Amino acid sequence: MNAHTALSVSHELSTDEAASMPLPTPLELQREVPLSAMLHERVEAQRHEIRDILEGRDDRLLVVVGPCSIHDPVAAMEYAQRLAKLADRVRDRLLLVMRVYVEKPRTTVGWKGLAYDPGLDGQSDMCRGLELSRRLMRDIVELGLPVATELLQPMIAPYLDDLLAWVAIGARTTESQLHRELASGLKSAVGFKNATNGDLQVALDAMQSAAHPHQHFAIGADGRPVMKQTNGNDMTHVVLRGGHGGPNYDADSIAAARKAITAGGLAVRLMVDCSHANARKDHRRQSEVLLDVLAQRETGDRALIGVMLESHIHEGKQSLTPGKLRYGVSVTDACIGWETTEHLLTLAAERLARV
Ligand SMILES: O=C[C@H](O)[C@H](O)COP(=O)(O)O
Ligand SMILES: C=C(OP(=O)(O)O)C(=O)O
Repeated sequence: MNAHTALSVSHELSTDEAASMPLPTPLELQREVPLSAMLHERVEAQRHEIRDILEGRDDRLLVVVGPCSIHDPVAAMEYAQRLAKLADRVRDRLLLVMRVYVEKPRTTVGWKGLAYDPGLDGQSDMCRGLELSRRLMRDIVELGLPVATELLQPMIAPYLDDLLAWVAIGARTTESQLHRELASGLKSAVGFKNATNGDLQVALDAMQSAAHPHQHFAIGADGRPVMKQTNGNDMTHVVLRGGHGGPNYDADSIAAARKAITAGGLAVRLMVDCSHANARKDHRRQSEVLLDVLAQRETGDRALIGVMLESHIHEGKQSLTPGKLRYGVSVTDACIGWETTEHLLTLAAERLARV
């Protein structure tokens, strides 16, 4: 891409500079991987659909589903093609949004995602990582699927945010002021996860903070640092992902969450992450969690606006051994496979059709 060319323009790195590499600006990347006016409108329409669910005008279940992380854009596109077909079949009862997670927060250290290290080899070709990430998201929007991602490094947001219909702020960053500022300037809905220790209050505080206008330090489209003025984002909600103390998707936990959210004067809208601590880190338990949430929805609980599933073409996970990677298998958290995903979402649509 141009930025690669720009990078390769002879640039005598001094010893001090040797540890850094210039990257394209957001505008340069957008020019390289443009979003047509038609696709821009499509993203707007996808955001509207999600808003309608959050605000109760649409009673479909929002389903954020897809791989834990993207490491192979080819497999991700195959997954997206399957998901797009399924989305059409279940569209009366479910709105499917694909997880296209190109950044991964790590408990300690580990591979940080496609945007950081697309070669999976520690070379950290971020220039290529950004391009692949944007291209993949654009291609998925072109297929007709809404795109969801976790925004982790605030600097990455302006490279991708025009493509996003839904954004997660993860369990490790919900308490961060930087991420709350970022969320307050996004046009997409934002789900704040409860903390890894299970604390829900940080997510409620995050919703309150993100609803406010902020002025914050940011990178402008042309790459210059800017003071960014945000409008505040009222399209936020909690994502219950369980914590160190155990799951938080059961009816008692949902009732406790509802009480806390109401006490905070916030709109009660809850998404349950069927994976992570809710599945006690066993991907096979995601079905159990989903079935429990469906049963709660069947009692008429409309505050449960959505679910999240970690799913890939093939079940499980694999270690990152270069040259030995199995196609369509997660390299981060274990995922359910495609057959299970299709079965669960078809079942969910059938059950919700009867509510
Ligand atoms: O969703 C993925 C992981 O749970 C999260 O990124 C932490 O991963 P780690 O504990 O393997 O570092
Ligand atoms: C990292 C993730 O989740 P959490 O922030 O809940 O750990 C994720 O959904 O990929």
